[in-house]
Amino acid sequence: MTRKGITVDEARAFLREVAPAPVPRKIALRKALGRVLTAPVVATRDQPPFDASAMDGYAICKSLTDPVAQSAPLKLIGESIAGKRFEGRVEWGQCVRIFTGAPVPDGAKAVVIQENVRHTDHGIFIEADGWNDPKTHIRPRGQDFKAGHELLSAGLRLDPWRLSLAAAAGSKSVTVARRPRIAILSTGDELVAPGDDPRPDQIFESGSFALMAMCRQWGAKAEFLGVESDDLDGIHDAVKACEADLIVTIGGASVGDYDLVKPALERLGLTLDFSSINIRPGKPTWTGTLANDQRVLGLPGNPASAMVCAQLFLKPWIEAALGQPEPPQPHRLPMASDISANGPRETFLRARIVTDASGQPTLKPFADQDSSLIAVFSQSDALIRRPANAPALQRGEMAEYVRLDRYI
Ligand SMILES: Nc1nc2c(c(=O)[nH]1)N[C@H]1C(S)=C(S)[C@@H](COP(=O)(O)OP(=O)(O)OC[C@H]3O[C@@H](n4cnc5c(N)ncnc54)[C@H](O)[C@@H]3O)O[C@H]1N2
Ligand code: MOO
Repeated sequence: MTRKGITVDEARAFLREVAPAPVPRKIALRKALGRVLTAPVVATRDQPPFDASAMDGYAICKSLTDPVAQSAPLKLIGESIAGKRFEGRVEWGQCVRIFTGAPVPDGAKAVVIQENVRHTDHGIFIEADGWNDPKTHIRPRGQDFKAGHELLSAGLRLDPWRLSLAAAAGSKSVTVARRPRIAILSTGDELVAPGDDPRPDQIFESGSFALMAMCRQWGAKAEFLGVESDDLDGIHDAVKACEADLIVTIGGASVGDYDLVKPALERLGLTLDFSSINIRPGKPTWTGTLANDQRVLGLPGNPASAMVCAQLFLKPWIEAALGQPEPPQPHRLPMASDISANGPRETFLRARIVTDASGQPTLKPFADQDSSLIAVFSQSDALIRRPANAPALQRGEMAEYVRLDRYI
């Protein structure tokens, strides 16, 4: 039997559970930004692979605090540069010119920086500051990481810093999850593409722009099936030939006479898992499968409802399909203003994160939480989570929130 009014947590868990298992793909590291590892990156070598100089200077073999050695100039016996080591050994009374990143020669115990050295007719003379420098300026072999260490584990998403680590470990390619394919369909007679000529009773279609971008931002491939009018045949035909792993519909989710998405998909064997969630905004959110086992997630048309529910239910599906673990929950911050007690529907309030007089970040909900408001969403940093029947909160009290993935 189709379930109605399930909880937000139940719906999130369900969407994670029904997501397809990640499919591994080997790809070039250069193309791996934003992809999720399905196999760990393991160091095949120590980094650095040798004791390396951290500075430009002179490698010497003796203790920096040896008072006898300090008086005499040192004989320069060679050079160690990054990529070409000095092959010999440094002995007492000798030094080797060395540059940052170069292997420290055998026998050397420290590098004296060149600012603390004077060239004399008798050799290299180390100034008192050089002798008194407590640092060796040597990076020991394996300081960064050691051969055999798991540097990046499966389930991690590759960002610029992780890409760099994989490269430093010598990985030319990485094994990542195939990006799940998501097809998005907008429905409604009132919708025209931005730039087209709307009739007076029409509006510009905007929901798919958020949804496509969210899918891509979260690591999926997104395809737009277009805008269909409220017409059974049109909706059926748009979805019929679609090969995506998930079909997301926007609009036509509710109970109105022209909310036709579910009736149109019944012709393709739609079986519903649940038909609504106990949430505001986004109550008519539903999911089910077609006869060919393709999953459909139906989002309500109101832009805030669609975006909140994409954040809460589509994102977990994508994360699971990519093999990412559940992100840590919840985050909490103090409220910047009072909020009243919540009703029986779990509620997500669009809010900004603002710093108070003491520099502490706080949650400031927008006064108008109507689910049609696109401008409010465009300024929001977070969704404040208000459990069903939660009591009123006063300014300064802690509230749970979901951080939105905004560019700063
Ligand atoms: N009698 C009832 N009416 C409504 C109920 C209810 O329980 N009983 N639920 C309300 C709730 S809650 C929501 S949310 C909306 C969602 O309804 P639909 O999913 O059927 O959405 P539509 O009617 O198609 O559209 C709602 C609204 O959003 C605009 N829209 C739709 N798609 C887009 C898009 N791609 N881009 C921009 N804007 C879009 C549309 O023009 C409407 O203004 O139902 C309530 N009604
Ligand atoms: O829950 Mo609807 O999503 O109120 O706007």
